[in-house]
Amino acid sequence: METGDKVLALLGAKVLCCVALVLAATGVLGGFGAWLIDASRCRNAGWSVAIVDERPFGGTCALRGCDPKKVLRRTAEVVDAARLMNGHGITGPAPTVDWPALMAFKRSFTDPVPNAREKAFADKGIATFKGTAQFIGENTISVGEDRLEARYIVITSGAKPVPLSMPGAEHVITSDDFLELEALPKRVLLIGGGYVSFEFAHIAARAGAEVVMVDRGERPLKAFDPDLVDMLVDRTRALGITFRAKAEVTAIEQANGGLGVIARIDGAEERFEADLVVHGAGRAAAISALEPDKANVKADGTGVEVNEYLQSLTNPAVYAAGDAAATAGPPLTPVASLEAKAVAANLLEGNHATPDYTGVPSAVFTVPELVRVGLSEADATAQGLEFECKFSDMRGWFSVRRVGETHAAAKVLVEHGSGRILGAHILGPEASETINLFGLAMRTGLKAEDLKGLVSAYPSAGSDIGSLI
Ligand SMILES: Cc1cc2nc3c(=O)[nH]c(=O)nc-3n(C[C@H](O)[C@H](O)[C@H](O)COP(=O)(O)OP(=O)(O)OC[C@H]3O[C@@H](n4cnc5c(N)ncnc54)[C@H](O)[C@@H]3O)c2cc1C
Ligand SMILES: NC(=O)c1ccc[n+]([C@@H]2O[C@H](COP(=O)([O-])OP(=O)(O)OC[C@H]3O[C@@H](n4cnc5c(N)ncnc54)[C@H](O)[C@@H]3O)[C@@H](O)[C@H]2O)c1
Repeated sequence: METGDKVLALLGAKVLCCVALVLAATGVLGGFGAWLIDASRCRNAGWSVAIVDERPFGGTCALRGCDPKKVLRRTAEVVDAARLMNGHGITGPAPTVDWPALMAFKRSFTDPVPNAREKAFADKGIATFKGTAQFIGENTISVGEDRLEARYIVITSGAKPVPLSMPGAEHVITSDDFLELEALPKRVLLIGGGYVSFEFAHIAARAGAEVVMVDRGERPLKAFDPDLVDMLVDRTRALGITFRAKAEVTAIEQANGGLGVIARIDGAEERFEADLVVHGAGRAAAISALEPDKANVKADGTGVEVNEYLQSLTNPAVYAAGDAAATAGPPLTPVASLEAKAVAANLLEGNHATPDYTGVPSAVFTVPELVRVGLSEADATAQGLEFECKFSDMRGWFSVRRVGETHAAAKVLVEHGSGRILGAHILGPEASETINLFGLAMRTGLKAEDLKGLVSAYPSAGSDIGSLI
């Protein structure tokens, strides 16, 4: 690590017109992520660029989120597929999950990432700093002994689990810890009924754990279609998972070599026994460690307050993207990527680019998958739009029955008159692939009749699309 003085001299010597200092690496899109697009575009334009991260380079998605999670989920798919096909051509002992071997497989994806990212930065001439970044002025940050000054500072510091305040919260492990477990305990309780809890519950149950989910909301997965969520909850319960709604965890205590979890449900206290309690109760922007006040950057748990160009409202030298930016885009990898591209364009060419969130899909990687793109029925109604919502019970459809899936349905919203696709919602096998086509249609302005005319390989998930509209 270079000393502060050396670094300043180094950056100063290289500056051609301006310096972009990118705080923290976002890890997105399978190895060539937003951080790299963002930083590389500036670097290619002759700017001096530095990247700071307090954890190994790679970001949440590649190291502690999307990718390792989906590696683990593969076992759930295989176990589930064998169960669903039992009696339909599959016999013999059901496959079981070898958790340590699965973890080793997972590490074969995650372990190489930090070095590969560092090499990619070095190859581009981007300086890297390892440590916690803190603002010490409007254009200056410190990283340990180093002081970095820049014309622009881009905050892409992501999100972290919201702090839990109930007594015994110190016994709760995070999603990061879950994805590093060397052994899966017998009894797992997940706090929350969001993406993390549903995905981990589906993995843990197929790996043989007794799973309990406790969510304080009226219904879980609030961003998703309520009818399809109900079906997913039904399917989740059919796996043997206990799901409790309107249930708030109030205390966790050590008991009998395990953990006792106390929850308030319908005004009464209920107690669950678990070996492991996992945080799935939401994430908030990772901002406070940056000490944004010292740079006059207004920010809170939703992220840095930015204008449409993703520039801080209070410090024009600062931009933000991804989970750390308070934008209309949800905290998802494709959104981080879209926003980082807009920031790079604005730094290089002046403020003009705004992220277009149209048609950004989102998937809950349970088995089966729950997905959405565009407006919900409730949103479309609230906006006063006139539309048809076509509901399809897909349980008897070839693509669903072929794999033995018991729960599958879809809703597609099409505007009257214009034929514009307003939204699509699917529960079922390969739904995360099908939804991408709806997203593409929405982004490119294809109408319902265009999608209906899609000529797709048959039989495939895509060949269902014409019947969904
Ligand atoms: C378990 C899990 C599964 C997920 N699965 C999916 C999925 O399937 N699909 C999807 O679209 N999204 C998923 N997400 C969300 C997705 O990972 C995030 O939206 C995405 O990674 C955000 O990218 P980012 O660049 O904004 O931040 P991050 O990728 O979180 O990167 C932020 C980086 O900043 C660093 N940092 C923070 N503060 C500082 C500081 N002060 N100094 C130095 N460094 C700092 C952190 O160490 C981190 O490396 C998942 C998230 C989790 C937790
Ligand atoms: N597949 C994906 O794209 C994916 C996967 C994982 C995470 N993510 C991202 O990470 C973010 C965080 O995910 P998450 O699942 O942690 O949060 P979430 O916001 O999706 O869900 C949190 C849930 O926890 C409940 N809750 C909060 N406090 C509680 C308490 N004390 N007791 C009981 N329930 C409580 C809330 O009611 C809510 O339903 C998501 O918003 C998403 O953007 C995405």
